[in-house]
Amino acid sequence: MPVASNPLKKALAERRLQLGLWLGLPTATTAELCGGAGFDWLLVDGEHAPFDIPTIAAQLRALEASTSHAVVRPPIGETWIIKQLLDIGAQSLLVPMVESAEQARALVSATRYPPRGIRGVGAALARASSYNRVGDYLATADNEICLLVQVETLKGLANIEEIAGIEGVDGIFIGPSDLAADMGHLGNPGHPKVQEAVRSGLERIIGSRQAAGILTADETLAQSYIDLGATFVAVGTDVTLLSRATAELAARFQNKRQSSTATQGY
Ligand SMILES: O=C(O)C(=O)C[C@H](O)[C@@H](O)CO
Repeated sequence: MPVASNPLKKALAERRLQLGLWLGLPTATTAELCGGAGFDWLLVDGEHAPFDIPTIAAQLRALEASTSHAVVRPPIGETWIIKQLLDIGAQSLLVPMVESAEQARALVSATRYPPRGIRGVGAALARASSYNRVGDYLATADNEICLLVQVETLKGLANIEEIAGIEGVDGIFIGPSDLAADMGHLGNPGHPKVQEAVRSGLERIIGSRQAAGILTADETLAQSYIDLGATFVAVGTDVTLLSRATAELAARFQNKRQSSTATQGY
């Protein structure tokens, strides 16, 4: 039996728009809940949210029955953690801070078994092979890995065409917040110069025949990136949605309380 096919990899190769949501809340319940919302992909953020290997595995289990495909972001693009993430069953990875073709090539190698790469062989013990019940796992796993790399520095931007040319890279994601920081505009990804760099980065990715991706919670901006041709676009985060919705609800009732207190003459 071959490993399960990867719908995100296929959709990106066919340049079909994939809408995503970022998961920063490290609970399987919220992942399961968001998994029913209708997004094409959900990003489990192991870079900035408090996840470890067991909690990422719990997110993958929670999303197993979902039509939203799980993408995992490791804190750093190193072989040891990539091996652990693949063995717990992540098929799609978004690797932060990729700045060169050499780095992209090393990441491809970390995700593939020999002779194509250097992934360690131990999936017989692991969730990825359904604990060795997927008989053809070793022969079929490589073909279903989706490797997305994140370009988020000026150095990375300068090397987009070289990174895009590495076989085994399935898409390039621009990180607006880190790019803004690298450009001297920490905390201001909306700065016109950063936006100019983001848009030109997306255009160059698309021009290099790669799928381009990005995250923004600004709906107008998200639509403009989609109109530009971005293929995988995350349009919000669970943390922001919950934080905003709870604050707005509380504020509405605080306002009502103030007006009813006034009419009750307290
Ligand atoms: O640089 C960026 O932008 C990203 O990498 C995404 C962020 O980490 C962030 O917006 C997650 O909330």
